[in-house]
Amino acid sequence: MSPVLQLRNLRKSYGALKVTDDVSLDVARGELHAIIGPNGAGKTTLIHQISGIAAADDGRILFDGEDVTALAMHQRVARGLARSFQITSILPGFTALENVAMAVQARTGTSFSFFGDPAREDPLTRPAMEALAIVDLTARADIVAGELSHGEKRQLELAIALATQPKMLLLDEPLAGTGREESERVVATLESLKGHYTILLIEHDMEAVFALADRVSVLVYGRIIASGPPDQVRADPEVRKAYLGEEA
Ligand SMILES: Nc1ncnc2c1ncn2[C@@H]1O[C@H](COP(=O)(O)OP(=O)(O)OP(=O)(O)O)[C@@H](O)[C@H]1O
Repeated sequence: MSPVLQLRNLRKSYGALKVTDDVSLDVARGELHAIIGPNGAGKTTLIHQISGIAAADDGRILFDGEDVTALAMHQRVARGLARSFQITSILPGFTALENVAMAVQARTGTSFSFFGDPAREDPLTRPAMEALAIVDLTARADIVAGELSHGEKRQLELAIALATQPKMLLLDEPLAGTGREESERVVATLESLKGHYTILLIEHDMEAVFALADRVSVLVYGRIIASGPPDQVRADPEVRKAYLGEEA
């Protein structure tokens, strides 16, 4: 089976700084692939290039067999490439359900009135409730998003991404800023998504990464220095030296 995502020789520089430097990577269908690396290694920039926020200087991005390198972000989302943002993108004045329903609306083009007949809005609210159920937020559907805890907001961002019915999820530090209990909840949600979705995960929480990932790639100064199953990557002498701060 062909990989869902294929990166070929991606490069991006800001002035003299090479932020992604000849990055090539395949993400298999159904795989949870984590990218780790020290601060400033280029992980977020790589996600920006894949999602279409930042143009690559060179190289190609193939998604589901199609070259999407020249496509805008919304065109990539329409093809099933969803991302959740490191900086929260939810609308705090709307309820959790409304936030997700708007994502469903964006996908389906269905009209949506917050004051309309609820029965008429079933095409929006039903899939939105399903997405909220996946992230364990059913009981919080009617809470205004601004009043959710930080961890619940991260869960809601996931639900918004799921509502676009993605073929692949790009997750940029979903555990950032969460407390221990909240992070356990997000990890449990990611665990439940595993196998159902192809996921590219950037995460600093090594315990979570090594518990969740099918494969891990290590980015250092914009280059992938190792890629493979968690145990293999953890034991790699170059990774230990360059990233985990140990002598080989
Ligand atoms: N728009 C930009 N203009 C100039 N330099 C940038 C820009 N975006 C990122 N950089 C630089 O590129 C490098 C990589 O940044 P990036 O945010 O991709 O790293 P990261 O691995 O995601 O880091 P972190 O783990 O801290 O989030 C950093 O040195 C950063 O300062």
